Amino acid sequence: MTAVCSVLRIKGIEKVYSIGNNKVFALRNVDFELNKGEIVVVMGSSGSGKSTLLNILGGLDAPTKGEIFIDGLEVKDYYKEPYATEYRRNNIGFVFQSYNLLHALTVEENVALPLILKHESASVIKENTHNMLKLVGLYERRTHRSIELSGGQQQRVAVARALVTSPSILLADEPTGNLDSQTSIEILELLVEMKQKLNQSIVLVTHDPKVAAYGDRVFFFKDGRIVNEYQAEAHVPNIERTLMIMNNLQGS
Ligand SMILES: Nc1ncnc2c1ncn2[C@@H]1O[C@H](COP(=O)(O)OP(=O)(O)OP(=O)(O)O)[C@@H](O)[C@H]1O
Repeated sequence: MTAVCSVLRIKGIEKVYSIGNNKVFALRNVDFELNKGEIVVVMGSSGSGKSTLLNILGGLDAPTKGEIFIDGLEVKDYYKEPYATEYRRNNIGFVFQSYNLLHALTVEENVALPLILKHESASVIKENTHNMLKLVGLYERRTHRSIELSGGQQQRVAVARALVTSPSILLADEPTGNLDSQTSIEILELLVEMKQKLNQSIVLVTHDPKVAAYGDRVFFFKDGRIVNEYQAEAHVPNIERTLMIMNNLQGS
């Protein structure tokens, strides 16, 4: 049996935005753990706190309260510069709905960028970039400009770029939001392949129950809190389960 190993643990995370005299509680006392080689899906209606959570995990925003542990060690002040850039470079890969590639660059240059920013040697940059491009099936297209690729191929490049530095955590914000259903399945299958081949830990935010079906665990947010969660079981169809919980939450 493989031991369950925690990559990320967050404890009592709170985020309050103050607008004049009003306070918006975007996250309230959120606790969860992400294990090595696990896909955790975060679901919830608009305004429930999903993006706030992802921004805090990614070091793009500061929590008002709470603790974050990466690989068992607390990261304090990780969201403040100069630590934030270091924290992101060493621990986090991002994939967004809109791919966010640099179209002036080739596929290979886009993927190599995080390694260049980490000042890796030319040989490490070339080897890691080529390995990732092979893994996502785009090695043959490496000299093309990213604009010449389809949406699904661009998202593959974005996944390769996010993982080329071997981050502890991949944060994916609606990664299939701009894709048709067949291409969405291909990207979700790619994420599962990265989980299996690289033992990659992934936090995936989505509105879509079909996407949530790819999670090992699914958390449901409402008004900044986790209000429901389940663990995937081979014999229970995730889509039906997710839809049932979503319907119950809408009624509550
Ligand atoms: N910069 C900000 N200033 C003030 N309030 C904010 C800010 N960012 C988010 N909020 C508020 O925090 C709450 C959670 O927002 P968040 O964007 O995390 O929700 P979400 O679940 O990601 O929504 P969506 O699915 O629409 O992206 C909302 O009430 C939102 O209005």
